[in-house]
Amino acid sequence: MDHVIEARGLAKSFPGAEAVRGVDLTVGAGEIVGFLGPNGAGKTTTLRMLTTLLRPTAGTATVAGRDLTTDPAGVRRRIGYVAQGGSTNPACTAARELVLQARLYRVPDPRARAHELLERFGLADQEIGTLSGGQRRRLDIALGIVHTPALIFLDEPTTGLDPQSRGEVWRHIRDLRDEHGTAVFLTTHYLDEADALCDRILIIDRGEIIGAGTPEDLKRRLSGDIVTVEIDGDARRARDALAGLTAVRSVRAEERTLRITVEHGDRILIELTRALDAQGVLPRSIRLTRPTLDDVFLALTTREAGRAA
Ligand SMILES: Nc1ncnc2c1ncn2[C@@H]1O[C@H](COP(=O)(O)OP(=O)(O)OP(=O)(O)O)[C@@H](O)[C@H]1O
Repeated sequence: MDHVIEARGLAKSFPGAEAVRGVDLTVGAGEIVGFLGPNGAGKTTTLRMLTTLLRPTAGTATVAGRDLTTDPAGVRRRIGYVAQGGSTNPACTAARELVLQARLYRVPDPRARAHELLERFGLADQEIGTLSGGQRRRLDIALGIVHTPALIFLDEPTTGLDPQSRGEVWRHIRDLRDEHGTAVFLTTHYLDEADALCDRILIIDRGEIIGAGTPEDLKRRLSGDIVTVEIDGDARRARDALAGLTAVRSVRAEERTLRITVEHGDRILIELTRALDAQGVLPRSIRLTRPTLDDVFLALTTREAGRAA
């Protein structure tokens, strides 16, 4: 896979704070990668280094095909960056702001590009100060991609938006990937956002990456799926029959309830019911629960806290 970000040992120290401690990360072309972590974990500092706004104390990175330290101007020309609060002038109109941005990046025919983006992001040409929060965020993203970068950075793109506006912003982010092959590197505090939107997730805590993978991988790796079976009869007898199945990680039996931890719950349900049937055990109900990203996040960050204590 072609990489639009390749960072090795990226670090940033401030007087009295090691904000980022040697981070390795890659982002592939056309990939949506979510960067998660508790407050003060080092997300914004990493993002500001990758977008050339902060100089790393150590490490190397290639971003959009250019070296971060030797060619920061080359990086800036090839990326889009949408800061947390955006940076638009409320008295300016949406089209005017887009035209100015297009001129800044020497985009051919800035007016045509501005109107194309207004249409694509469902925006009218009105004063920016009169836009809703969701419209404003969409305009911020349109401004970030005016020069068709292969990679865009979004710092908390949906913070403060209502669910409907969040959904709209998600749709536009997906379209960037699906229709234009744009890679997206975003920070978020919302685990459901990372789950719904991201191809891959990186979790940072205390300046170090402590977990990485697809949302599904992360959930599976940490806890597995839980199948809860209510039965007629003695759960302990049934437990011994199930514990021998290779896909079963563990079985807990409590009176008439079995809690079975398995790797892929959906693939093992039939095997489970057959094994119970072979023991003459009749399931009254079977429920499959998958861990959420919240469980993963909590497990990882509290483990780190425990280690540091
Ligand atoms: N300019 C600075 N001077 C000193 N310390 C800083 C500076 N910027 C960040 N830090 C410290 O570096 C650490 C990482 O901060 P950073 O803003 O990158 O975290 P974050 O993950 O983006 O947090 P949040 O989710 O709260 O935005 C924190 O301990 C912060 O206090």
